Amino acid sequence: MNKAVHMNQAAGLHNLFSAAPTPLEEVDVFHQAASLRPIVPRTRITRTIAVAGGKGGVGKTTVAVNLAMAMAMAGRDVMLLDADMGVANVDVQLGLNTMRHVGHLLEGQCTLQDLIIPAQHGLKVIPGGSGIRRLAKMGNGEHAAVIRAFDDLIQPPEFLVVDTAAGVADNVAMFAAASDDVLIVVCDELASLTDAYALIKILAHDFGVRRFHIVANMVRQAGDAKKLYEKLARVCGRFLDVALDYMGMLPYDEWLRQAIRRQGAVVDLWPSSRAAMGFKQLACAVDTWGKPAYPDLGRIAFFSGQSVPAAGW
Ligand SMILES: Nc1ncnc2c1ncn2[C@@H]1O[C@H](COP(=O)(O)OP(=O)(O)OP(=O)(O)O)[C@@H](O)[C@H]1O
Repeated sequence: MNKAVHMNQAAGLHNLFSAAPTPLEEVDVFHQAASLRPIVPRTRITRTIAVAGGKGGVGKTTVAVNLAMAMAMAGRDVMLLDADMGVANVDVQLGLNTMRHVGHLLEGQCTLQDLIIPAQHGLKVIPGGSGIRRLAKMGNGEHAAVIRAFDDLIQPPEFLVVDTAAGVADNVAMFAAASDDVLIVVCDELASLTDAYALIKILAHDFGVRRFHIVANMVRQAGDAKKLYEKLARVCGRFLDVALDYMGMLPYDEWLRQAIRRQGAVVDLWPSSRAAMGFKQLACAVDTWGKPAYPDLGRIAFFSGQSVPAAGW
């Protein structure tokens, strides 16, 4: 899809977060216009929140699951899409039985509606499928087809939370760019910051995303979270034209690991735990995000020209 060459790869990125960052030489050769398509058409009320982070293991799935569940517990109509296709684990984290996955959707064997699994507190889950090689190898056309399938939902939810894959591959960018809000999860590791920066840069330069919500996960001391955010904000402020919105921290909490072992969300199983309180605060904060950054969005052009894959993809 995009042929950009990103300077912010590999070792160069690490310098950005060291004491004396060197200016980036911008060598992007393909600057894609911000003509993106929302996952759910603007005429409907759904607000889409992509949970991303760049680096694997920072807690994207954990945040997506617990944020979605906390919102559902607060009475909101929420759907959770596991977009980490092929290695998806939202269904495992929530102990759900999945018979079908997006592969069946792409093969025309079912509709998106048929994939919806009811979870606790009215949360609806669309599983991404796991251990299926061809799902992990889905191309842009297939990802676009999944996004397009949301057009046909009989009853679009109030909120759609999207758990994206790790890395900065096109599929992550597509789901994030097609969302109203992007929530970036970081943790106290250099690679987490560099990968988050790389993802923000790609989304800003190539897809025109300008606003990012940042949450620090697995924080052991309260002050660490703000420092983490400030490091990221400093580098972004220096090199990118983006607005970062600090959402606070989610503590490292053994109850959360215990909840995953019990195949449940910590907000549901141990609602008074520190982690659960953090997720509930985050869920409340969503209401303060204001209007989507692109309220009059007509981003249809983004996926045009990409054929919807037929059976046998
Ligand atoms: N706040 C937390 N406290 C304690 N453990 C946590 C916390 N957040 C996440 N974890 C643990 O970290 C591990 C990785 O979390 P998770 O699978 O959500 O990360 P991810 O970013 O989605 O990873 P991947 O990209 O590989 O799918 C899990 O074992 C999870 O239980």
